Amino acid sequence: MNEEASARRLRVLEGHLASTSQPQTPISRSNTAGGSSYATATGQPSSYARVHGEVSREPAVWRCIESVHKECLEEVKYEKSDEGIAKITINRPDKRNAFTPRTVMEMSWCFTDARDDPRVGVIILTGEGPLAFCSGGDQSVRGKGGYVGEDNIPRLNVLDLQMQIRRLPKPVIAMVAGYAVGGGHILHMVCDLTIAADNAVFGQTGPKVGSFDAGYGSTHMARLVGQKKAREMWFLARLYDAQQALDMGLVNKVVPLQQLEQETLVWCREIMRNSPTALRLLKSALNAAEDGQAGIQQLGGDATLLFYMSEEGNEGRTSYLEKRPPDFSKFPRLP
Ligand SMILES: CC(C)(COP(=O)(O)OP(=O)(O)OC[C@H]1O[C@@H](n2cnc3c(N)ncnc32)[C@H](O)[C@@H]1OP(=O)(O)O)[C@@H](O)C(=O)NCCC(=O)NCCSC(=O)CCC(=O)c1ccccc1C(=O)O
Repeated sequence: MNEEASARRLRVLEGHLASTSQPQTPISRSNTAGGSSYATATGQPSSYARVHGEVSREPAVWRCIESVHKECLEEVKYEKSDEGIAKITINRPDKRNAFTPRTVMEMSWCFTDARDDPRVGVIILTGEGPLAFCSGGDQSVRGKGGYVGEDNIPRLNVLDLQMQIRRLPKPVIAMVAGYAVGGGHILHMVCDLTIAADNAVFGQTGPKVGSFDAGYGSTHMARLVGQKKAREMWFLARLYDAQQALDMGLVNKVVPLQQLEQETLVWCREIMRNSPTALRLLKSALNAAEDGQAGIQQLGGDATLLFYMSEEGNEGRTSYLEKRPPDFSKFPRLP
């Protein structure tokens, strides 16, 4: 899309925001931009801030990865920075980044790569351009039993992607400019955090186009915004601006569009300073509280991982391989 057309679309989007906005409180400074993450009661830098300083607000140096798992990326852009940040961008701006089965597959390959790469600590999911994060399933390839790709198999494979993001043991941040609607809205909800531009528009459109998500799309939403609001969002299928989304607890922060990536990078860099194992266990625990037995399985897997890394765990394996009884007596039975 050329620049003039893009600017025209942005104006339309602004018009849309003006017409859909309910009365709203102004966005407070602390919610929009800047602000030290290390503020203290005295207003002085904390001891943590004195040791570590603020994280950089410089742009990331992105390295583009053209193919993953020997497959060329056609509908998704995948980038990594040497700081340990991966960025996955849905790259169908002319379709408002609607996803096809292929888009979903490509995202899944990238998420798998980012999960497996020990240098990656945090992943950004976003959409190309300022007009849309993602407008959901591409209705032009929707067949009778799902979305149909080149193999002619109808799929709802975005549900697998939602699970993959949920299960991924590293934080995933949705970076949202423009529309996050339909299945695109659900994708941002299953991310761990959402940073929104002030032009972002959120909502479910499913009931208008004969679709719904009775999984995370509705039940996790209710956990985020409450039962009444979730029913409103689904039953009326209205759109909400960024400030409304912030007020509802749908997003973590709203910033001017021009600062969206900078702010998201600051969040990523703060995360990158923290203990990866602590983050992993926290994500598992927060999931487990919602995900029943499947959540316990994830948390349980993390407990096993830690145990395998311990001397006590190793003693069990080594004694088996050495064909001797294990000596667990040296390990304390802590209260
Ligand atoms: C997003 C809009 C509000 C943007 O409006 P605007 O800026 O005016 O742009 P348009 O001119 O409308 O769009 C430009 C261009 O893009 C095409 N397009 C946009 N969105 C889609 C789409 N989702 N599918 C196909 N094509 C799309 C549009 O047709 C234009 O093309 P032209 O050739 O230029 O005409 C607005 O575009 C809009 O409302 N879009 C539709 C939003 C929508 O209803 N999405 C589908 C919701 S249902 C869904 O996502 C299901 C997903 C799923 O797979 C699923 C399955 C099972 C369980 C759960 C899920 C789940 O939801 O995850």
